[in-house]
Amino acid sequence: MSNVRGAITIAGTDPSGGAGIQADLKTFQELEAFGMSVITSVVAQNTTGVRGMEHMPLSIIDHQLAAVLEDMPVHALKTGMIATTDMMKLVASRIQQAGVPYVMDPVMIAQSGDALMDEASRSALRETLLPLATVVTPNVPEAEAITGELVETEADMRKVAKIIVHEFGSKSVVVKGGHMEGEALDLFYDGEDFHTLVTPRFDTKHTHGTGCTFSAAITAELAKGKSLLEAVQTGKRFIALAIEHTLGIGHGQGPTNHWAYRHHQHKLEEIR
Ligand SMILES: Nc1ncnc2c1ncn2[C@@H]1O[C@H](COP(=O)(O)OP(=O)(O)OP(=O)(O)O)[C@@H](O)[C@H]1O
Ligand SMILES: Cc1ncc(COP(=O)(O)O)c(N)n1
Repeated sequence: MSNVRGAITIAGTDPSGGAGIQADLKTFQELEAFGMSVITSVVAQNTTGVRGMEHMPLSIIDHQLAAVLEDMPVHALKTGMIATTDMMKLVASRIQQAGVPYVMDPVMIAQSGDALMDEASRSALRETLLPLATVVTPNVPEAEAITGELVETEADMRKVAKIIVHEFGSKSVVVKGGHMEGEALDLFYDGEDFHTLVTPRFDTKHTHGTGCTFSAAITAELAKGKSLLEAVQTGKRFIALAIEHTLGIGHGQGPTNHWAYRHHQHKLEEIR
């Protein structure tokens, strides 16, 4: 029996390599989970914004999912950009079939401001995929869109975390504070206890794909059998180092450095 641990990302693409499927596969590889992918939408984008997109037909999304699930060892999966309600329903039924830990990154809008999900599908996301999630990783605007609550303080983060778990049925949640002021503070809530994940805020505009990379790192760790808390802590370390050791490429908001964790793990004291 092989002891290879496999992870699937179900998401849209980023040909410039910083976000979406490409960021997820790089992250899986760095953390030594065997990476597999199901493409939901092809997005023509780079560090300056989105130029166009094509959603894949439902039939080919389903064929991709069936092909990997029937053949390959899958120990965890994640979703990123799932643009329409019909896609969400299809993906939800396959996730139920897979029966492995599921990390949901509720991607709605790219950092460039371009919409990656049609507006009508926001409530569908809450009803179809959210209740299946082992952990969901909203940023502040996404947490606001999911709950209808304003999020301005750490107390607000705690409030929406409780709503997301107890009212909408995700097993746990990380409310990401990347869009807030001060230290980069994320709040993990497992349905009973809160844990803060804190690093310094690095002064950089190169944060394209931070959410994708963070959730992919959590997925890889869950695929390897780590506990939820260990997985989110490693995810936070992975993304913090990837932001700190920026590559400085692209003409807009550049990608993070997916190999920084491999090179700089010894410098983790500042992460608590
Ligand atoms: N400047 C920064 N310095 C340190 N950590 C950061 C910074 N910006 C974001 N982070 C961290 O990166 C992770 C992703 O957070 P963020 O809130 O940016 O997600 P997101 O908005 O979904 O990402 P994306 O940019 O992909 O949309 C979180 O752990 C957050 O705290
Ligand atoms: C296919 C895809 N999925 C997710 C994001 C979000 O990443 P960001 O908000 O950093 O642009 C993206 N830009 N593209």
